[in-house]
Amino acid sequence: MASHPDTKVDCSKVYIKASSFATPDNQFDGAFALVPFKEGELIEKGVMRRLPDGFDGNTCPYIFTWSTERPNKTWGMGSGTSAFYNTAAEGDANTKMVRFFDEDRFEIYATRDIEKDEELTHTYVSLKWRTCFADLNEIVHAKK
Ligand SMILES: C[S@@+](CC[C@H](N)C(=O)[O-])C[C@H]1O[C@@H](n2cnc3c(N)ncnc32)[C@H](O)[C@@H]1O
Repeated sequence: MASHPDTKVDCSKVYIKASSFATPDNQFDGAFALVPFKEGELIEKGVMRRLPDGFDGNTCPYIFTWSTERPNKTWGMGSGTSAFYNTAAEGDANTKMVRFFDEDRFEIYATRDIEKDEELTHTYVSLKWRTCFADLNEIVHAKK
């Protein structure tokens, strides 16, 4: 799909459907590769919108940690399909998000070759400490 050369948001190579991690009792969506990707290739780029001061992202799994400060106080809402990527333990994820905090934008890259229709995952930087990910952190690491 064509995209404008000036666009700040391009998620045209990703689609959303029921996740491969979903179970009959726990249905949810995930992001999938519309085309094959080579290791190191850009999958998606987009912009981040900072949430108001005082917003507690510990209670919301759909937004992003948007600083290197710990405990983190800055949270962001990502464009495109970024909020739909499910997670995997470090070393298992097939993508990584590169954060440009000073420009409020991000890029997501393939960390290995990815087949068309493979589910896309990245290791959430907050997986080990964010309150709303406590159960998910155990699930992800129990699979290791
Ligand atoms: C950023 S959202 C990802 C998109 C979400 N699955 C949806 O349908 O909107 C994070 C949430 O997805 C689910 N999730 C992410 N990775 C998962 C995994 N590996 N196994 C099970 N659930 C996962 C958890 O409910 C988590 O709180």
